[in-house]
Amino acid sequence: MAALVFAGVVLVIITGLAIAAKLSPWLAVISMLLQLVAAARGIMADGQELAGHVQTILRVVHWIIDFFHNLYARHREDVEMILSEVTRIIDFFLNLCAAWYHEEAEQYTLAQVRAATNNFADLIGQGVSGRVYKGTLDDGRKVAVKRLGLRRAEHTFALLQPLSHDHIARLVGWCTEGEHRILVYEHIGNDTLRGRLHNNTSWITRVQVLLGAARAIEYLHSEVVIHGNLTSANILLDRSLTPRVFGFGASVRRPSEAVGVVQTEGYRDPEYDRTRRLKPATDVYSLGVVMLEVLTGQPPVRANNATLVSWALPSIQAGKLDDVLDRRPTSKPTQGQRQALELVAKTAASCLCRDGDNRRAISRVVKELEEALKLICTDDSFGYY
Ligand SMILES: Nc1ncnc2c1ncn2[C@@H]1O[C@H](COP(=O)(O)OP(=O)(O)OP(=O)(O)O)[C@@H](O)[C@H]1O
Repeated sequence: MAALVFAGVVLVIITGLAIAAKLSPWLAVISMLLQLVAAARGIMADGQELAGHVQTILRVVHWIIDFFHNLYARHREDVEMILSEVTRIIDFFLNLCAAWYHEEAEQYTLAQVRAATNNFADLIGQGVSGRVYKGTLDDGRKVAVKRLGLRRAEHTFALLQPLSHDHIARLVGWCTEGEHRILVYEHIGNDTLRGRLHNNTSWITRVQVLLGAARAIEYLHSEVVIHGNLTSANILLDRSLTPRVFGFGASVRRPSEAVGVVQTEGYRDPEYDRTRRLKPATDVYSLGVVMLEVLTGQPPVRANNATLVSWALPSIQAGKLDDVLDRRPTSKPTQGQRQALELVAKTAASCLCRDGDNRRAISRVVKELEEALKLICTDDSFGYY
């Protein structure tokens, strides 16, 4: 009997050990899972705390973004003006530094120009008188390199070399080697006023650009130079939307003999068409057309081949600016904007007289545009849409 009980106990122990041995991996797995669940619960508890912090931070960020978004929406033109003034001041000092170190246009060798343009690899434009390539000089300055025919290069170089103005593309150098005649300009972004008018550029920026272009023309005239072919495509805009007039292929020193300049369609001065003599009033006429483009957002020649002048001027002269005004910048100009735009329209109309002698003097155009800009800037009831 005792032996039977002993055998039974041994059997139970052996079976128990066998079952334990069989179950032990599972027990290990179960215990590991329980540990994981416990750890996950711990992490979740910590996670909840973390999520709470993240939520608070996101709420604050959201509130800050909302605040600035509302501020920007309500004071869009103020903000744009401040940003543009800040970049203008920075650009002024950058230009000052550039002028300090590189006072005069430098002469480059063809090898230097090839190195700067990676052997004329990056074509950025094709003008009437030659191709324009993007490049980088040894000192890191970005440049626009224009290859010209012999006569054209020497004419443009002689004309531009002594000129220096904030609103005129700066000539930084030239290269004359063998048949090669190359002018090197500072590179000024890629946008022109014409390109910019395709979007809803604000009125303040539009008037600022007009004022810059008018000041450039006033400066050219004071240096006895007539641009001869001012268009919205010949006004480049830099990063801060500061305008720089370029495209001097048609320019002359006054008083000019009859010249064979072909003005761009839509900008053609009727008096020049008759006399073939460029005079300061020719640039004033072209500036008048640019003003109409800025006011209406329309190209100088419309789809039906009618010129912008023949389409917009009658409405402006009849006091119906609204009939032709560009609707994109704001759906309804505020009072200050309206006064400013009326003034720009009046100035444009007086630049577009058929008889050159009756056109506004460029100095008066500049004053009126300054007045228009002041009206927009001091308008405290900015309305944005
Ligand atoms: N300084 C510059 N910075 C950036 N891009 C420029 C610059 N100069 C010219 N470009 C680009 O090259 C294109 C052609 O310029 P270009 O000066 O040849 O024009 P254009 O009006 O035909 O001149 P021109 O009447 O002197 O022949 C421009 O539309 C512009 O895209």
